[in-house]
Amino acid sequence: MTTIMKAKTAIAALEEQLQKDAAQVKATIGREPNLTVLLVGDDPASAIYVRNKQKRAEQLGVDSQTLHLPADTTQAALLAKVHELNADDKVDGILVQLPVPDQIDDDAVINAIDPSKDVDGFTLQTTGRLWTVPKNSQETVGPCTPLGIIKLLDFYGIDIAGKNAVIVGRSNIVGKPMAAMLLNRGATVTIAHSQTENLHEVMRRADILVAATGRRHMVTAADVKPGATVIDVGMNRFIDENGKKRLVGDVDFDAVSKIAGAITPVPGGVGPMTVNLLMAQTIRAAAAKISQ
Ligand SMILES: Nc1nc(=O)c2c([nH]1)NC[C@@H]1CN(c3ccc(C(=O)N[C@@H](CCC(=O)O)C(=O)O)cc3)C=[N+]21
Repeated sequence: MTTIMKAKTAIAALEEQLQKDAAQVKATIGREPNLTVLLVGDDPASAIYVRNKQKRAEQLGVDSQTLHLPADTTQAALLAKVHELNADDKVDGILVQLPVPDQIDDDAVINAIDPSKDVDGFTLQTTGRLWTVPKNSQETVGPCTPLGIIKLLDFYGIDIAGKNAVIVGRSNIVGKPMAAMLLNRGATVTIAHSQTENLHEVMRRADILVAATGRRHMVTAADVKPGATVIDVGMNRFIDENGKKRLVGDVDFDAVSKIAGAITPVPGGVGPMTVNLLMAQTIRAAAAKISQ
């Protein structure tokens, strides 16, 4: 039997603790943990993410604000906004929604975020910490998507130590931090990508296969070792032959789910975990203020 690794089940198990932690913050500092999102321009895919974040925040008792700035916002104006939020004691977490319009240097803006408010896990400080944990210990901070994947693996009892993990995709927000987190837990990690020779063969060696390429049907049944765990990070939207809007991942789910030992669905797998981890890191950033 193949395990379908649903976010809903894992999130339900984590929910009570997060609500408790959020309530504890509120009881102590008199306000809910606050996440402030800077959204520049109108990317339709971003709108869905913003909506999901909002919903989740309400369920957990997190105050989530979205500051929507016009598409022609300058780099200087956005940096000024980040600095303002850094200085605002009522803001616990700051997220600059990506992508930002072309006139803005995303790297400069992300790294302007105070590392203690970097709940998205994208700053150089967070990245450095992720890669420099002491031997045999685990990171405490990081980008929300790979952190969410680790939570899913843990919840569904998937062993990581000693396993062959293959990640397809080398982005700074998924592929590379995913590699660090799996390595921190004792996996033997391969980061494959569009230039990898014999990619199909490399994927077939995986006990844990993470697909993060943004290419529909990138992973098919022939790419998967029987019994392997398959994590699908892809989110590809398209209109099917009946004119219906569809969302699918990078994995051919119907075929691969017959072979895999465990597999994440899209939607309902990695995406909601990302949102949940964003809330968890926001609550933690707020809670850190109490203990000081
Ligand atoms: N600074 C920044 N950090 C991000 O983490 C970030 C970002 N910018 N920009 C956009 C992408 C995209 N992203 C999603 C996360 C979850 C879902 C999600 O919850 N998806 C659901 C529902 C999808 C649907 O119904 O359309 C699912 O997969 O089941 C979607 C998209 C985070 N991103």
